Amino acid sequence: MSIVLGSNQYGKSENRVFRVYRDTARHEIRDLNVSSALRGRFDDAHVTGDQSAVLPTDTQKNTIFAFAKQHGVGAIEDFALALADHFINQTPAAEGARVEVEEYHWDRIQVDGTGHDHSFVRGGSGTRNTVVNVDGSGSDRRAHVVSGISDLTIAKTTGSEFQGFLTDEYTTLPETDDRILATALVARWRYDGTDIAWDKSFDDIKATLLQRFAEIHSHALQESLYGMGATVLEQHPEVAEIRFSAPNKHHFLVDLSPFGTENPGEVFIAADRPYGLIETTVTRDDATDPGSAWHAVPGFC
Ligand SMILES: O=c1[nH]c(=O)c2[nH]c(=O)[nH]c2[nH]1
Repeated sequence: MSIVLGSNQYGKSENRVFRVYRDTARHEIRDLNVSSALRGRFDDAHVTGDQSAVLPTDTQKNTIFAFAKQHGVGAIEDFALALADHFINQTPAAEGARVEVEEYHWDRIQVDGTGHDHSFVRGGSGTRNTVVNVDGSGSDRRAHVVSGISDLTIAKTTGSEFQGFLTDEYTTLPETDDRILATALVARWRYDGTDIAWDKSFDDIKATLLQRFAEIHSHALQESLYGMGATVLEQHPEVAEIRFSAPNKHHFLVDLSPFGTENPGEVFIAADRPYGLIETTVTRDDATDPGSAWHAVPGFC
């Protein structure tokens, strides 16, 4: 028997970068959570203890904060790609780099109907994110971008049914032609290429997901997700595939009959667990090879 080192990567996780643009009295802010990881020929760091090939995670952290000033923070995808390329170029042993960015959304505080110059309230629905994987450099460079949104909490109060399902001796669930459908959606989509108007693409895809969730008369969360994903792929040639992870946030009708009160679909108990977890991929039949695109993407390994 011999013991060998398996796959490994290392980096600095969850660097909380708060970038203020204060060129005028009307400040702008960007609030990010950035994680880096390098992979490659780092065997000695583990096996012999020789750290000469290792760019310390502390340096990775410093670089992330320095880039926020020196390069600025545009679309999170561009920020992540710049960091990944830098780490690979800086570290001869690195064969690949992964940079994940989450962006927290802030709105201006409204004062007398006007957005304040330098006061903000955390808001927005869902957290935008990206996971960039770059392999190699120069003419061998291959970059993969998976972007998405998490915690997009959505509900519809009708237009959802669940019936005709398989039954056995353990089945108790009644069939229903009218129920609440709710989820905290995680959607991640893989881009074909990197020459993309990231912000516009994100805004349009998010709008499409919400619109289709509302419009689709759902026979199951599975059908809603497939329909939402199919529309994204139809409308966005820059997207090769989209993956969903959707907890079915069950809302159970409360029995008010002991109190002599009818409850025709008006009062529900919003259960937090257990929950059905529906995970779905929608892809093109001619989609490009994903390469390392899904490497260490949370929830989608
Ligand atoms: O949309 C649903 N999909 C299921 O697979 C399922 N299973 C279940 O009990 N309720 C639901 N709802």
